[in-house]
Amino acid sequence: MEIVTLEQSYAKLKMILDNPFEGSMAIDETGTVFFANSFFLDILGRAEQDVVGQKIWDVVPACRLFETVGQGYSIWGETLTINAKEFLVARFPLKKDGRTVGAMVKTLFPDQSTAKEIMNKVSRPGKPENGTKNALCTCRDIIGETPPMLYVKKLARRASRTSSTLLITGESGTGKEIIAQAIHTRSVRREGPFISVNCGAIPENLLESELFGYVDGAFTGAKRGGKPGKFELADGGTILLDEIGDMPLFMQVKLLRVLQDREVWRIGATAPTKLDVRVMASTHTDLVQLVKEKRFREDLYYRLNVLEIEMPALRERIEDLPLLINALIERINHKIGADAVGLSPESLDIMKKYSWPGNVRELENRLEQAINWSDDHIVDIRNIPVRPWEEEESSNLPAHADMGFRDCIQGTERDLIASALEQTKGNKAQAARMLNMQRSVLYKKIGKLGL
Ligand SMILES: Nc1ncnc2c1ncn2[C@@H]1O[C@H](COP(=O)(O)OP(=O)(O)OP(=O)(O)O)[C@@H](O)[C@H]1O
Repeated sequence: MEIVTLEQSYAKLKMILDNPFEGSMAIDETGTVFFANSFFLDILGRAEQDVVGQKIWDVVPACRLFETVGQGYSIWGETLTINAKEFLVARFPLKKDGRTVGAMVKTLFPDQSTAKEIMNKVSRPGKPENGTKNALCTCRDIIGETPPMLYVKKLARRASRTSSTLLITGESGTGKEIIAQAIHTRSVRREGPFISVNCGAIPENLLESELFGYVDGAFTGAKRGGKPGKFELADGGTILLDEIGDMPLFMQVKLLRVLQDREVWRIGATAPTKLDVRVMASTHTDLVQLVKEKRFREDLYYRLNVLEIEMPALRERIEDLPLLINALIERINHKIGADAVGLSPESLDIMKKYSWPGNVRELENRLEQAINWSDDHIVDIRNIPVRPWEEEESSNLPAHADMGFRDCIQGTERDLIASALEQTKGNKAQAARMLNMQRSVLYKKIGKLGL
């Protein structure tokens, strides 16, 4: 075995402490500096013999290191200014046999710009460099073990093996976006970007430039040098066109062309840009109905619907509720710093009977409210101020309790027809189509029910 002398060990230690990337300085219990490395000596512009042996308040008046000797605990992230240079530092006690015998100050970053850069990265965990929003969901984040969800997961695994265009349908809040992310992160495109665009949220006049971008000088107010659209940003990855049913007809034609030719034309461009993008689209509206109403192009519908995944509503997989609740409580605890551990049995009973029109998103919101309103670690959903299940229960009651069979049927008919008329703004032809009923029958029923 090689024998290491005391001098050799000292030389190695000095090499580590004297590195040019971090400053360190130590004092004894009287405040006398007994060590200052070359980083600090350089910043101070003084020689070692002018610093070591001096009192810390004489060497660096701004440094509160002597306080640490008295306090006996560490302070992290304090700013220390030496010769007009700012550093983020930590100061901590040096202990021997449990007694504070000195203190040490260390820089945490070589300079403030490195500090800012690193802190930015830390405060945006998971934000990839390629412009996507957040850490993307994987299949493990999709909670559900009931047959409808197992089927969805099976389809998702299949869809991740190809780059075919995919249409994801389902009510709002059923997880259309997260399934799209999970398919992307499982596919060969996982290293590429995942760009999600809410087609319903972008004003019509901006949609084209948002999706396809523009060239320099394309229109007044255009950014110098032009701007790439979302399709270009998704090159090599996946684009999700959310709320595709809200896309105006003039854009549907342009989108169809992109899907056929696999290239985009920036506004004002004289040549197209070739792209390698997987297109996914999602919608909570019935596209077949929109096609019938000529509000959605049939050819585009078929282009998008190469593969289709239909997300089940929460009420169709209510047995997943306990699993979802546990996972969501954990997620919410993490998000808001709570420590809820479970749900009261009465809450679960109530939640199983409710229809969850807003699906998992609504479940997540109601749970977060309940966690905020509960004094206990066991969450009680009855604590929240607005309880939609109570309204639902009372509106269900008369139909079953007080009415006869015929009245009950008539009541349901009246509700359905009134709702169709409301949705179509009184257009009876459209309402009849929506109800899948002959127009003449609808007219008779409207008269009979006095609507
Ligand atoms: N199966 C699931 N497991 C875990 N979380 C889920 C599941 N489904 C949905 N969520 C959560 O519910 C919320 C809504 O999901 P998402 O945005 O994917 O729904 P969506 O169907 O795209 O809704 P919208 O149509 O309104 O855009 C998200 O916070 C998501 O994480």
